[in-house]
Amino acid sequence: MAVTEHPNATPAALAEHIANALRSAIAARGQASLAVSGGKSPIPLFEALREQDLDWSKVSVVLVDERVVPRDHADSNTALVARHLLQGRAAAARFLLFFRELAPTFNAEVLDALVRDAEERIAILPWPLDVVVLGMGEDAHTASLFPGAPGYARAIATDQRLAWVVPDTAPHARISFTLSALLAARELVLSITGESKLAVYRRAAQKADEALPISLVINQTQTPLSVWMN
Ligand SMILES: O=C(O)[C@H](O)[C@@H](O)[C@H](O)[C@H](O)COP(=O)(O)O
Repeated sequence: MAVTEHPNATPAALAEHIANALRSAIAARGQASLAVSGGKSPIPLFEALREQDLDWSKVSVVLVDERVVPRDHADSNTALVARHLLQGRAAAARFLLFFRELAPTFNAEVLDALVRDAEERIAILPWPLDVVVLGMGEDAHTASLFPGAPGYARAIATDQRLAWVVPDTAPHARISFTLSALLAARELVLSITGESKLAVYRRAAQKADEALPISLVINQTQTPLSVWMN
């Protein structure tokens, strides 16, 4: 599958691209599903996307991955999306959460149960996802697919939709869409900001390498990927 690159891309240009994909999905199937990543970079995109003129009441929004923290925690992606994306016109969208209440401590069994519960919560999502918006870390992680982390090997091998990963290079255990769920999407969008991430992307684009998770999303023939660089 060819990768389409958009250099010098503005958040507004990417927002228009995503909105067009959502409009097409609604026109074709009466509904649309959008998965978005958290972190810091997507905020300008969220603020551009939320004002796009489309029938947001027919859009289901879900996170690509979520840190296992309460919603009022500073690192909650759920709170980030609620605050920056689901405002204005986009406030009419349906936001499907992976979890609400959390156990005070985590071990593999608790995380397994959290994943099972999250799978049930998102079972009503229009599937496959119409648009998945990915970011990337300097270590080439994407979603919460952190190379070498506990849970990572399973998350890139399973055909389940969600998995847990406990990165040792970033805070919090995470619930994440798996590689197979990401590659099942109708369209993948990767947004990259800055020269250092661009260099990581260029290296990852050379070949699939489990040590560089984003390379598994780039070097594949299953779903179209567009890369928006700014
Ligand atoms: O929960 C998360 O952190 C994201 O889903 C993660 O995959 C993010 O896209 C990258 O870490 C880049 O994050 P920044 O945009 O903050 O650099």
